[in-house]
Amino acid sequence: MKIGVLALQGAFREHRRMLELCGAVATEIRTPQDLDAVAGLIIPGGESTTIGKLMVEWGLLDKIRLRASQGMAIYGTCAGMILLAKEIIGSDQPRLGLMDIAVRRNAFGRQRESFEADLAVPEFGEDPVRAVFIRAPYIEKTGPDVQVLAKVKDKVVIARQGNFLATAFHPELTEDERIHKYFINMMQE
Ligand SMILES: NC(=O)CC[C@H](N)C(=O)O
Repeated sequence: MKIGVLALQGAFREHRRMLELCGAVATEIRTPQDLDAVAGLIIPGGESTTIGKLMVEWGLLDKIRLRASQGMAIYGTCAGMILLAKEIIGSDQPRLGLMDIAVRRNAFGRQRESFEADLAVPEFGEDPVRAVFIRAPYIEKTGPDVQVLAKVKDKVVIARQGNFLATAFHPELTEDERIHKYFINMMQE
């Protein structure tokens, strides 16, 4: 199974490495045609405004929406979570608008407020998930079809809606493969 990593800006190399450690075939996505060969797509962390603008310029926004409507699974981390949201609080920046969530950017603070936390995520097993938050957003509102998988300080930081998965933090910056494996399993469901 081939999984794409959107490679316009941000931490896409780290996601490629994690997918390969999980035994998946990872490929960098830069054009709409690149999307034809993949069963899933990871949208990495970075700057959501930059990634969104490049997605529009490169014709990727509409193609990703089309492939999502055909069943392609998508996982967004941090900026990727922001781009998946229907609502980005206080912003009209470009987005995919595929998940019924309202996201607040930089909600936990700026770079100097970046932090790590051990999350209890029953979906991923007994051991806590070491979550790395960098200028992180959080999910302020979720629609009825959205499953909340974990919270930090009572704010939603992992959510799933059908084929879409979003985390406010960066598992690709740790050695913990569970979330990437969970995403790979989503494609096999
Ligand atoms: N680590 C990240 O992806 C940061 C996201 C960035 N603060 C944004 O709002 O787009």
